[in-house]
Amino acid sequence: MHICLYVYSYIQAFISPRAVKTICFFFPSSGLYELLAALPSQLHPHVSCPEDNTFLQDMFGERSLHSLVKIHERLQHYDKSKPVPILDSAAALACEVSFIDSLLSVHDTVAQKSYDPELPPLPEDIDDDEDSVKIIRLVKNKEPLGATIMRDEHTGAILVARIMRGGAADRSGLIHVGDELKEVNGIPVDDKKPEEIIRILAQSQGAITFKVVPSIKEEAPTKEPKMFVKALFDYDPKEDKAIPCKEAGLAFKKGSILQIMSQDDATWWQAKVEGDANPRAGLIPSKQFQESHEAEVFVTESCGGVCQVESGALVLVCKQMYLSPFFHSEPAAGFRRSFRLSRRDKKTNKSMYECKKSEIYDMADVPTYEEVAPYCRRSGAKHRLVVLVGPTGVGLNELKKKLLISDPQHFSVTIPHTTRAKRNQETDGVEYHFISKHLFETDIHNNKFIEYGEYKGNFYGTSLDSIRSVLSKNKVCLLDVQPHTLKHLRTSEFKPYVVFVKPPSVERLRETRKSGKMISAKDDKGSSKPFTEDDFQVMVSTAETMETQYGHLFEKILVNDDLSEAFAELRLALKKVETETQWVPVSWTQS
Ligand SMILES: Nc1ncnc2c1ncn2[C@@H]1O[C@H](COP(=O)(O)OP(=O)(O)OP(=O)(O)O)[C@@H](O)[C@H]1O
Repeated sequence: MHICLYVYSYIQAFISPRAVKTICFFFPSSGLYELLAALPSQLHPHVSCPEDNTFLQDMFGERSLHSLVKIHERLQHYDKSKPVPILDSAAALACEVSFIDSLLSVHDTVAQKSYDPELPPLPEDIDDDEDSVKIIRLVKNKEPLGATIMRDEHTGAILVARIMRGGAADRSGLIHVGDELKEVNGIPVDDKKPEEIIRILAQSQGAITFKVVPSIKEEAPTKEPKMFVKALFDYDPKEDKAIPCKEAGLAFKKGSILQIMSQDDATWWQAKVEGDANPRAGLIPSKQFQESHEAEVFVTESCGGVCQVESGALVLVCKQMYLSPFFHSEPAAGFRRSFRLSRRDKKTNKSMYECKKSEIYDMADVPTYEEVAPYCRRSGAKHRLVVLVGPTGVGLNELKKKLLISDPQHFSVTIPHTTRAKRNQETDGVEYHFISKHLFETDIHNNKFIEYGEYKGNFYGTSLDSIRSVLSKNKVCLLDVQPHTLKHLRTSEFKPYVVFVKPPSVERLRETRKSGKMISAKDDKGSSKPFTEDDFQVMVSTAETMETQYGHLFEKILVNDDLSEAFAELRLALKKVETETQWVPVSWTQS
């Protein structure tokens, strides 16, 4: 600005006040340059010396002068508008911007290049054979190194066995699988057990120096795999005797979404829990390993034969066989329009997918991992089928009823088929689809029913088409089935959202079900009777068995303690299913 004012006075000294006014007047216009260029010729008659003339020519033609005039004009403009300061205590801002201090100190550190670790001098006693030795120095913080070591059975060397994806060692890019560890902080490790080496590492503070002989085989840089799986079992590495390194294990719960980071090892995958900020992967059993492990457990358990008697029926409690003691069949009663195959009398109940009692362990059924992908229903697309499962009397019907009443335009149930005669007050296609026994049997043969049963010589069943019919009306179809039917409903077409309705404790059942009634299976008219202590016990133990057996298929577990709270929770969950993204089997998203 000083320069600007200085030059401006210089101009003023040379030209008349009128000419200055003219300059200022023309200043904003685009003809400024022309005007300045024309000035020397206008001044010519008043200038006698030719050097002065040349000087003026040069000066007025100078572009920087034009810019300076422009700056002056702007300054004058602000002078006229009398700017007021925004605040009169700007110094106070200094405390708010104290981070600038830190920023500047980081700047200085970078400028002075003082961030490089100080490496120790290379050992002088390295012999020629050891020319491939690598000295690595890592600064230890709270984060684990993310590498495992093992002793080579043949050579006895201590080798880096595994590098956990995203961990400190992986990010450093300095340590690789197969590298032979020679020293840690100057201590030779050849004669040490892996556990002793881990102890040395644990006790070290600050920087740790490793002397390694790099593996000959360089690992090809692998891209981060983008496979996500849903865990179908609980896993705690601390409880796992098979895991090669418990500390490197990743604990997870049934239903957790895991990102698989590496499948390089066929037995131990590396994974992290989806959304976890920690970049380091942990070890989890591979699908194949978990399946074979579970098969072994089955052999052991089935030999052990854990048996218990429940409600007069023999239940073999093990993961592979579920002899449901609660099959029963009854006609739809009261409010029920959806045919509910009940679970008390195993004589009559059938389903096209009913488990054969002789059916033992089916490998494909071992719940390990299921590949999943995010899914969000597009507006206008069919709704996901909402399936409720739970022990008899837990309140499935009550919850369905509440949903239907809350929004009859939005929620609906299937209309069952029956071979029994239509009663006077009934309308075909409203309470039931009334069909002949012959037609019913043909439909059974053609797998048209997801579940069916026979009661007092009449068939009752829920057809797949009755589900389709509700969904095609763009309504949410509410269905309750026996849990073993679930796996057959789990298709891309239905994309079922499975809610397990669970009873609260027996104490809470006693308190909350005082006026509740069980539908009697023995009574032809489906009459109801108050709950007994036995009903509560059976309800709770059945729920436990169901959860153990089918828990991996449940997307939501809803405890039906207080009815209105359970209903509100269900309503909210169903709202989210319609509007938010969920993880579903990957095959459901690839149509
Ligand atoms: N949270 C609750 N608090 C109190 N009573 C409840 C609750 N949930 C359900 N009930 C009552 O329990 C009884 C059984 O409920 P519901 O008929 O809905 O069970 P369900 O699961 O459909 O059983 P079923 O398989 O035998 O038909 C009903 O009288 C119902 O009103």
